[in-house]
Amino acid sequence: MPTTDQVMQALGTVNDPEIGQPITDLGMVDGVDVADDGKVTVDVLLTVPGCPMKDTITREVTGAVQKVEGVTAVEVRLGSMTEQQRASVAEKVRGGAGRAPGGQVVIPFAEADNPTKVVAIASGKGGVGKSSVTANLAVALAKEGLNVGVLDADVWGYSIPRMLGVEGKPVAFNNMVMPLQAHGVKVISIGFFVDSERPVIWRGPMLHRALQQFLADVHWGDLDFLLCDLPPGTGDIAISLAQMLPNADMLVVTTPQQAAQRVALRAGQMTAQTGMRVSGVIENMATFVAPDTGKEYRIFGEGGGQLLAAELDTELWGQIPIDTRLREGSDNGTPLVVADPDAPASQRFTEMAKRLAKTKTSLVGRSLPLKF
Ligand SMILES: Nc1ncnc2c1ncn2[C@@H]1O[C@H](COP(=O)(O)OP(=O)(O)OP(=O)(O)O)[C@@H](O)[C@H]1O
Repeated sequence: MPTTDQVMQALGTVNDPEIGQPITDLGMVDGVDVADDGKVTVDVLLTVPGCPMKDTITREVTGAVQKVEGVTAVEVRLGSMTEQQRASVAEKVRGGAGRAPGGQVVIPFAEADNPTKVVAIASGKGGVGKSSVTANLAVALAKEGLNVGVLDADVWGYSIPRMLGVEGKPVAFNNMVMPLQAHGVKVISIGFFVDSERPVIWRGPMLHRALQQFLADVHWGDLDFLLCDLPPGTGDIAISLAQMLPNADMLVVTTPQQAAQRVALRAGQMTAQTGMRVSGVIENMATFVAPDTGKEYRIFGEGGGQLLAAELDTELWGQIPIDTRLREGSDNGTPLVVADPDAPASQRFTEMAKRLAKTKTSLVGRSLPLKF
């Protein structure tokens, strides 16, 4: 006969799919009954009634309990939490992050002892591939076994949801927002909260508040990396975000073209006024290899990435070739690093992800937290 303890132990291996923590820790297991014939009945309380994940939870609970020796059948009975139970889960999950006692917003990533490495991906102008780089780099990092989040802060030209193939609305849970997930990466974008057919017409202060909430009130969990896709250029949003994330590193994306390199320089120089630091330059659309002849063309000229890196006193991290499959992958929600990990562009992303993974080390000498 299996014991209740054994069943509870098995249930401890099941995570709530949205919160990402064991259902036993979250108080979601309301009761376990083991009958003489080995049939186990588990009462599970969902955090919200009609939770869209109820089938997943039922399946995972059943699967975990079935593995316990002596179990002959499993029945999962679903109920939902009371307001009070929900508040206690929210408190547990939040762990004090998000709001200081006076109600001030606290951005955990800005805290000196926060272990997450924040990397802002910037560019001088639109269309150089900043979002494609963010999406592929994020997935490449996740493939290295790291916990990765992407904050799509490109508020007017958000494209990360499409590139990563994430759709839907994040679930709000007691003033906390659960990010969506795709290809092993957690994602939050303004695109989840607005009508995709209409332009975002929010004014600066609203966008500033939205970004602040994305950083403070989204349940990111324990991230190794948070990649922020900045809007192109040096506008208000990029500066706001840089001020909210004083410990962040910045990777600047440019094409080899001189005109692009010159404007990218301004984006990189923005870090001088904020606490961020440029950690490298990525040159995108560096070369094009004709599939039929194998001949290499430098459509956008050459040297921009190297020159930019020298001017920003940093290093050129890599050169990504033009690959039509990269564009197709961005359009259909499967980044090239997933669709074809051996493609030269994917290999560059993987090399850069490995390099980035190595930078997640010392937090010594970082700035103190910012409070709003
Ligand atoms: N190396 C590449 N090869 C082929 N197509 C690419 C490459 N990099 C980016 N693209 C394509 O170029 C277009 C612009 O890229 P992307 O949206 O990533 O640029 P961006 O700098 O983020 O632009 P914005 O900031 O305006 O959103 C997209 O259609 C993308 O799929």
